Amino acid sequence: MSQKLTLRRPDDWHLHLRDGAMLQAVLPETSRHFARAIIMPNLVPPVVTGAQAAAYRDRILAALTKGHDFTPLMTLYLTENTDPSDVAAAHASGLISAVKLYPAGATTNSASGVADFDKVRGVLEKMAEIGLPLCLHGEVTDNEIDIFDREAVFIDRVLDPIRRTTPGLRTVMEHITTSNGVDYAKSQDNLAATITTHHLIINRNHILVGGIKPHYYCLPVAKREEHRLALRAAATSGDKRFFLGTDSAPHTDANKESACGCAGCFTATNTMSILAHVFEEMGALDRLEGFTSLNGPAFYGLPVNADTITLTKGDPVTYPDKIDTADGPVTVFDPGMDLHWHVHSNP
Ligand SMILES: NC(=O)N[C@@H](CC(=O)O)C(=O)O
Ligand SMILES: [Zn+2]
Ligand SMILES: [Zn+2]
Repeated sequence: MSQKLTLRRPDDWHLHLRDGAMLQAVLPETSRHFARAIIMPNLVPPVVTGAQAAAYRDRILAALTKGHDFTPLMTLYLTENTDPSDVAAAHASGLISAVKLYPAGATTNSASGVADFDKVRGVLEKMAEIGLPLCLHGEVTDNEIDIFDREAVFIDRVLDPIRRTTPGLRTVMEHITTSNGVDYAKSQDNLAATITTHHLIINRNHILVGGIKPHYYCLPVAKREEHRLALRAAATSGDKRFFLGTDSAPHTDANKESACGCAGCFTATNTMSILAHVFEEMGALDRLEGFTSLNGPAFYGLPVNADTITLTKGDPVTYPDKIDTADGPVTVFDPGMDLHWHVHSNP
């Protein structure tokens, strides 16, 4: 077994950078290893217009550590009032790479999301016409649907109808957590699915057995072990429809360790070491580059990165338990095992 692996520099196709002090603190954790990332627009208030996306991109670039080479790929937050021509202009100018659909109330900062899907049909049709991908948080929000079933029900009740009424719309099922998500992604054209780092590691027992673990709580919530195994099989299969979207989602410890804790796992710091560990366990180290560095650019129609990173296997990797921010500490995802793959950026 080779102890050294060189990959094209990876990209992250689903990332939360936040804003202000939090942005400043978490950005280097991503830009150290990743060349590009699809930046989630769920700020408060959300990034809804092209002008807001341009201003947010400039704040990200201003916060970038000197010497880090990182390109934020911006998105717009779809609301029932989104103007199709603003979306088309933001796409034509190269400003945005995707539009993000949150069902209203599904997750962190999603209050302005979509409740009536008929109201966004015009935007979706415009996106299909110009080839702009739609990224989806795929969970229904109906009270009567069990939280562990919300992804599967979303596929039947929302995603499949959208795809039938808007043929040709390029769609990304983000952070899939179920075998239902894997199966649906495999059944369709013009459809891809991102998989997070943490959903390859944890199932729902990790959140709940032996005391509640707020740092393992995210949305969509981790499911049964059989679903985790389906995600691991999909991620390591070499199938080009599956690629990395870490969904690294920082919240302060005060906001996580609370009577009403926020959803989100912060994985930017140790993602590449964790993924190498998983792919090695699955006998698929030769497919890691596809998942982290090749399949995403292919779907988004972008070139792969010219530069590379090298992973070497050795003594346990050391990384901080927490990242300090001016808003308070943010706990780094604990994969529950030593990691042995060290990441080196090649100049
Ligand atoms: N994944 C999460 O649990 N949280 C994300 C929102 C999201 O991606 O749904 C966040 O913004 O904190
Ligand atoms: Zn989401
Ligand atoms: Zn997210």
